[in-house]
Amino acid sequence: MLNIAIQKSGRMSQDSIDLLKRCGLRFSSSGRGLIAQSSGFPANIYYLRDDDIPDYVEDGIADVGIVGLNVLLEGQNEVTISKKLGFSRCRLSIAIPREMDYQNIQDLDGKEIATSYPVILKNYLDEQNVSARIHTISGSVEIAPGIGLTDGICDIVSTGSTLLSNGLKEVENILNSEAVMISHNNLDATKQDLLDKLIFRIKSVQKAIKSKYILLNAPNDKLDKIIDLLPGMKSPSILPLAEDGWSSVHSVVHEEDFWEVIDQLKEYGAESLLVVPIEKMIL
Ligand SMILES: Nc1ncnc2c1ncn2[C@@H]1O[C@H](COP(=O)(O)OP(=O)(O)OP(=O)(O)O)[C@@H](O)[C@H]1O
Ligand SMILES: O=P(O)(O)OC[C@H]1O[C@H](OP(=O)(O)OP(=O)(O)O)[C@H](O)[C@@H]1O
Ligand SMILES: [Mg+2]
Repeated sequence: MLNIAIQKSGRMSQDSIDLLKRCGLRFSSSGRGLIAQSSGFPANIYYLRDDDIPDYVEDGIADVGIVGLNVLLEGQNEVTISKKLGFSRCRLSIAIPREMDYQNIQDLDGKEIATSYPVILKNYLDEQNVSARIHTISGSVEIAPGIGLTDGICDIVSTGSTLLSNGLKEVENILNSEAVMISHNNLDATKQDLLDKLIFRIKSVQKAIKSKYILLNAPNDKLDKIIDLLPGMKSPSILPLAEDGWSSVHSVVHEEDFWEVIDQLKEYGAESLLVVPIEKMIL
């Protein structure tokens, strides 16, 4: 059994559950249970506060956990980052009141900064040779300057709307964070094997999310150009249509190139394009 710790409720909770379910784990994700047994993959799911997850994984109580890189680095736990997961993307930034002048980080010298990330902030300030006082608070950090507690803050930013509504501006981005899968440093061979299988499944799911299956009809005299445009996993499948001079082309395109490819295909006379999501990709 692989014991997997995920956030019980909060920003990472649903994406963690969705990822594991797409990897074929079937388990209860509703109700008040703090442990769920999975079928479809030999695992137990532990629902925990996110800050506790690195400790559980370091101690080996959980073998694997899903946590924000920000939480992991703040806790300084000795665990292995097994896989970046690409969700819960955010940044840890220093922000100050909008009206405060700011040229560079030296302007923070002698100032006071509120944060829930004192370890990461201190390392950053030390690296930059800045001596600021760190005031550790556990939440609602953005109100600290407005109520006269500190000069600035260091907290998670995503859309920036919390900063905006508290009259703050972002001046230093000190960490880019995303959800990561962490694992215990000394897993036994059986657990390591299970973790390798799980990571293989995660990679297949991630590739599939980034790709689309595309089907289209193309005039035969444009097939060469279309094949160049749609390399697919190996090469596209080409099937003759009943109508003379036409073929059906099936391939895979990457999400990032998607619209550019579609525009080109239309220029080459492609018709009846169908684009279908891919459930899994095993390469
Ligand atoms: N606005 C945001 N956008 C994207 N990701 C975010 C945002 N805020 C936080 N995160 C990421 O999600 C993680 C969990 O955030 P959340 O606010 O749910 O934590 P929490 O309140 O500490 O939860 P818990 O109750 O488990 O301790 C953060 O550590 C961070 O990695
Ligand atoms: O840039 P934004 O999109 O506004 O997001 C940033 C906010 O999101 C997080 O708080 P959250 O909303 O999770 O509330 P919390 O303070 O209860 O963790 C974080 O602590 C910031 O306050
Ligand atoms: Mg927390």
